[in-house]
Amino acid sequence: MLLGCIGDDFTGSSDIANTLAKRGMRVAQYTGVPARSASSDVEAGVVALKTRTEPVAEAVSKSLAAADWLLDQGCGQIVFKYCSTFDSTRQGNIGPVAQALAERLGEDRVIVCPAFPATGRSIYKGHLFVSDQLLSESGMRDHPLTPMTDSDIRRWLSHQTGWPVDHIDASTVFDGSDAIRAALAQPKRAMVVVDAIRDEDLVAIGKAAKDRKLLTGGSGIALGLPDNFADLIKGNDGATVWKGADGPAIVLSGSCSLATRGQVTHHIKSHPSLEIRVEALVSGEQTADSIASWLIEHQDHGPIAYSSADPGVVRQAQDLFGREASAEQVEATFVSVARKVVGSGIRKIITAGGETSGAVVEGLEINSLAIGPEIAPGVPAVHDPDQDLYLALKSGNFGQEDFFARAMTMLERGST
Ligand SMILES: Nc1ncnc2c1ncn2[C@@H]1O[C@H](COP(=O)(O)OP(=O)(O)O)[C@@H](O)[C@H]1O
Ligand SMILES: O=C(O)[C@@H](O)C(=O)COP(=O)(O)O
Repeated sequence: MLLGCIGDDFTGSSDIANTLAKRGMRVAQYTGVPARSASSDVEAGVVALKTRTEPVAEAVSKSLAAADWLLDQGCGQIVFKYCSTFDSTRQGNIGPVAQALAERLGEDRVIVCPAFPATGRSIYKGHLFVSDQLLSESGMRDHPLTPMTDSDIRRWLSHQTGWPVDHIDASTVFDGSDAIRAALAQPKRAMVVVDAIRDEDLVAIGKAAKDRKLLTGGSGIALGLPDNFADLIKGNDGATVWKGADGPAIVLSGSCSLATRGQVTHHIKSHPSLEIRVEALVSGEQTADSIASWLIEHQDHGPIAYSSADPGVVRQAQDLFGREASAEQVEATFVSVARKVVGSGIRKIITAGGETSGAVVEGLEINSLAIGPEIAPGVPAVHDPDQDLYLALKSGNFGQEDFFARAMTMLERGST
């Protein structure tokens, strides 16, 4: 293994796995830290954790365990992958995890770059933009667990870490990899927020980071890395081995992000739909059994069960039952539903939302995922070879309006 990645959620992990696979590396995505060694043909290993919203100490210890396993597999460089919208609270977890990894790896200048231009995320003057909006004015200000209320990544990160926060601005980045390498080489320990607005900026940053032991960012930070291993990688045949499967596909959507809400609205116009309500789960009016039975009944028509709701509805549930408890109730329900539908023989599941996807993948006890073709920027089709399950783990804010139907087509046998 040449390159190791630690993803703080599961959609994000498949996002960076997709980037590396598209750029020619043999990639495997693991659910948590594997108990065994990786297969010797894996060139980039992505350890998917569900640490984005966990208590800081747990996020740090799981990330360190992932780093140790990746180092044991032979990786010389590690990427800590977090969200392109820098999803975190003032307390963390991005800063504390990045700091702990840097200390473990002996890295003193840590690149911090969530940019992902293909999905509209750019960083300029240290501020994160989502398309033409500042992060804090985008839908992310209403996120159920990590509302992003400050677009200045330098300032937000400085709440989370004791390390100084430095900045490499766009004018240096536009000068290319030598200029970036020189800026990184300053003898001053720091987290270094790096501006990037175009793919070519990220490629230059990747090239400049060739000898860095640790990088952190969104999946865009991986764009330039495979080239650094050009002499060593054998190339992958990911797209050609993708087969897909016959049979029905269902959608489980727990993301309340703007893009997902639009995709749900679009999908329910022409497919059977079941809205999951937190109050109904708490009262027992809705149960995992009733939801799974409904999905199984409608399986031939692309059904969707969703808890995705507007900020007002989410707030009401959180006021009544608590923020964490509402999320746990919804996630636990999706886990039971996924187990029941898979138990009934359904092999294709599309999940929307990072926490939601993580809960489902862990709940189904999936060990590893092979990366298939891209459905939308940042979202590949994936395959669990052990249970022969086909999935798409969609990040809350990614994907076209008709993403769910597109994903169903992509998961079909013979789709590519
Ligand atoms: N109707 C709802 N009310 C309260 N919380 C909800 C509701 N629907 C989903 N959630 C929770 O909100 C969180 C959404 O996060 P996630 O799945 O990561 O989506 P995204 O990718 O958009 O961030 C999950 O923990 C989910 O369980
Ligand atoms: O970087 C991104 O935006 C995604 O890869 C990601 O991390 C997704 O997180 P969710 O929006 O919570 O699914």
